[in-house]
Amino acid sequence: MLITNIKGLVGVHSKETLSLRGSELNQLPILENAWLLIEDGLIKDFGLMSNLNTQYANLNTINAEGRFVFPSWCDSHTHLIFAAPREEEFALKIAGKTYEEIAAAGGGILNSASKLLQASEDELFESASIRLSDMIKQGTGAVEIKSGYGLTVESELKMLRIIQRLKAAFPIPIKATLLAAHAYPTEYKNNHQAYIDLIINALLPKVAAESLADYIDVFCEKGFFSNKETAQILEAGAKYGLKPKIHANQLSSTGAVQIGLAHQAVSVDHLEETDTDVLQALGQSPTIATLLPSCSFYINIPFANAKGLLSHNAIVALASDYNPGSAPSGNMNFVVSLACIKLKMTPEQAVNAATLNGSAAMQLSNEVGSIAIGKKANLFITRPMTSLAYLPYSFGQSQVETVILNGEIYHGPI
Ligand SMILES: N=CN[C@@H](CCC(=O)O)C(=O)O
Ligand SMILES: [Zn+2]
Repeated sequence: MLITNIKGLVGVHSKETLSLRGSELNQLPILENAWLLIEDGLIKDFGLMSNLNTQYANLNTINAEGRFVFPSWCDSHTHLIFAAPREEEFALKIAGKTYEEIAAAGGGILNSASKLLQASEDELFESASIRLSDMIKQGTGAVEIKSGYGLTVESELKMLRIIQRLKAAFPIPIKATLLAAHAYPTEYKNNHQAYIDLIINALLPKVAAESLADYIDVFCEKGFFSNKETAQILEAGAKYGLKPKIHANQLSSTGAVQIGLAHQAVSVDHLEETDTDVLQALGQSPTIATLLPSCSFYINIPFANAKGLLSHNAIVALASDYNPGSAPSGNMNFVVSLACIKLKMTPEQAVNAATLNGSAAMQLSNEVGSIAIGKKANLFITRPMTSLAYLPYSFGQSQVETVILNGEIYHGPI
């Protein structure tokens, strides 16, 4: 397949560039008036229209005149498997209840867990497939999915097996994360260690035996998992080769980031509450700072200090956090808009954070996340756009016109 007359071929980073930190995010290389050649599902070559090789004339060609071609969004933080939405909490939030108050009253994660317990694997697979297909049509071409609404051995395994089914059914890279430490089930409210023991002794060996997860995650937060409890779980996960990606500093700043860094987390995610120590530590670390502005927007908590992180030289990624409680949207176009509007990232920084750095947060940046020869041809063609900035500017709307995955036009839903 050949794509010609591309107004802007976005994200033509060198193949060796696997992530961007600090001021490196300012540069989003764009080739103007370009062509792109795809072969065997991979990016084979690209260049300027003035240098288009005539031997490509007979190829299946898409004329992208006036349009931009982007590498697909790489969404490195989602909870897209859930049994039911939580609109009842939406009403409570409008009436003034906070996320913590709703959770403490038995809403929140525990509410989702009790619903998921009742749902069959097939039902969950079907509803997750619809969500994932919607995300793909909005430009997402690689995704991480967490468990965490199971909270029993069987229910967590059920979630992870659904992720394996999604992997087999969808033409995009999918990473799986074990998030059994998302909340304490009610019966363990006064015996935290017993739940941790269950994770470590009963769940982890099964997850490892079936190779069901790539990462281990903990919601390290006041009222959820303490720093000490988090460390214990991450250390147990490491014994099975699971690297950490943790929920840190969402509602308070209590040292979660430092726990993540001490355990060589691939990423620490959320970071709505950060102080200078955290910015400095992340600026000197290979751990990626993954920001989730849709969550801040939806539950009315502070937006992360993206500018502070960038000025301290951190690797900043953007993800959707798609989940029924704090971010019921998997739309990465909106995430990129929010990053510009609320985090004051430039369109170039935001696109880099949602593509290459998102892929790095899933350890997939040698496969996806930029336009480089040999990478997967996972990309999208926009509608005609006046400039790059038009995409985040036109917030709440999708400029994605054609999705190409592994070199083929995606028509979905599956
Ligand atoms: N904070 C923890 N987990 C999710 C929310 C989960 C829920 O409310 O169901 C998050 O990333 O925001
Ligand atoms: Zn999350």
